[in-house]
Amino acid sequence: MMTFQTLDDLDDGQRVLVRLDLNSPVEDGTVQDNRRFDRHAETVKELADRGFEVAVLAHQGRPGRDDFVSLDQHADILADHIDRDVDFVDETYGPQAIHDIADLDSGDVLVLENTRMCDDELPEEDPEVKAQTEFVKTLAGEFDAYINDAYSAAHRSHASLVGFPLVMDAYAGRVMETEYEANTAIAEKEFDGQVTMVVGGTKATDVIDVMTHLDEKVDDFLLGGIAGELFLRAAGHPVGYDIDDANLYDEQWEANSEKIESMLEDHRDQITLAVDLAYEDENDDRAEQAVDDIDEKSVSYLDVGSETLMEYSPIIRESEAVFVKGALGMFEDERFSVGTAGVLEAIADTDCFSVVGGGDTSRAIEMYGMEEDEFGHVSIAGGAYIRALTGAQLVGVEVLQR
Ligand SMILES: Nc1ncnc2c1ncn2[C@@H]1O[C@H](COP(=O)(O)OP(=O)(O)OP(=O)(O)O)[C@@H](O)[C@H]1O
Ligand SMILES: O=C(O)[C@H](O)COP(=O)(O)O
Repeated sequence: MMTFQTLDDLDDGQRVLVRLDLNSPVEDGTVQDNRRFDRHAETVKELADRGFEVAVLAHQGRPGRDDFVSLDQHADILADHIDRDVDFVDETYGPQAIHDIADLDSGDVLVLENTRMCDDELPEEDPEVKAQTEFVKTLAGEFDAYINDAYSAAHRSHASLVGFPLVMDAYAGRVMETEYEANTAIAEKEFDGQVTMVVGGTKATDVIDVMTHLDEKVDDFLLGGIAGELFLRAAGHPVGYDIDDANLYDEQWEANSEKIESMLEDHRDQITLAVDLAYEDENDDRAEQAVDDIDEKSVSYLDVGSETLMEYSPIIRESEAVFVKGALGMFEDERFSVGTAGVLEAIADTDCFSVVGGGDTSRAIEMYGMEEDEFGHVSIAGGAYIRALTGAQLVGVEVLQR
């Protein structure tokens, strides 16, 4: 049930601050176009066409990771999607940003710098605290209304997501509306048959947390990606730690090892782990190694192996519902797409109810020649969508509903 105000409730021609989720994969410093731009373009285009003066807030990556970059490229990609010029300012709420906001005319679109470059944005604090930050107070004074379209980030209690609705008129954008409706409906759905969840990606902390809440709803968890390797580590294999400076494993192991160990202890029969892993050999080719043959981790594992896919595919074919959160490997490189593309193809070939979530993961659909309509719902949300499946309220939605 929709309980927030939408763009239908907003009078045309005002100056609005719009929070999008343009968080995207970044390869060698280059931001990759993806479904998030396409979906958010609908909201931005509608606002520009209706004569609003539009400033965009968004984040990219996490401090300390390679994907933590400026939003200048995002502005150009957004411009292509909405067929209009989009300006960019390399400040979020500094004097230059305020100057450029004041200069906006009807139909103009301005992207402000990565919100996570501001101290006030992170870490997670109560909305009431975020509402009192300099970031929120400064920008709130410049706009007539705030629009949150970033459903996929609505599980984060960050200033740009939860602060503004407490101090100004707030509305849901078109993506917020549609994702909220679809994901709430899925959370309320009952299934008679087997429910399977494919769990991978790089955000192990998010997915492990949600697995512990879904253990009654999901019959089989098929593991890959970083979470999969951490589970293998907990099962006694010498993998699941960092061997380079990418910082994907050790921190997340620290934060989750107890949860993983108790998941394995209490729900071993619901969890299927990879039996082989793939890596790049000295000739830059894909090579595979049985998990039981690994004595020491000396390479980065970038995909599950073909034997693993052969174990996962029949489980998917027998399922009544399959949920995907996170890729089983670094599918952006075709050599390491076997697990992710294979699992998605198995889902597309089966007439089960399916949801593919994750801003990065859903990109694999078109990259490997599948169509969106072969799946029940393709969500651009990752963490927010799996939390919604547990029936949890999303703080960013909750403040819009207040
Ligand atoms: N073994 C691996 N090593 C490195 N990267 C991996 C590995 N397995 C999966 N990935 C990466 O995981 C990413 C997808 O998962 P991630 O957790 O980042 O996001 P998501 O679930 O798609 O979405 P969201 O960011 O919306 O939560 C892909 O870009 C893929 O390259
Ligand atoms: O990609 C996402 O899921 C959202 O943009 C949130 O990003 P985060 O997991 O880095 O907070």
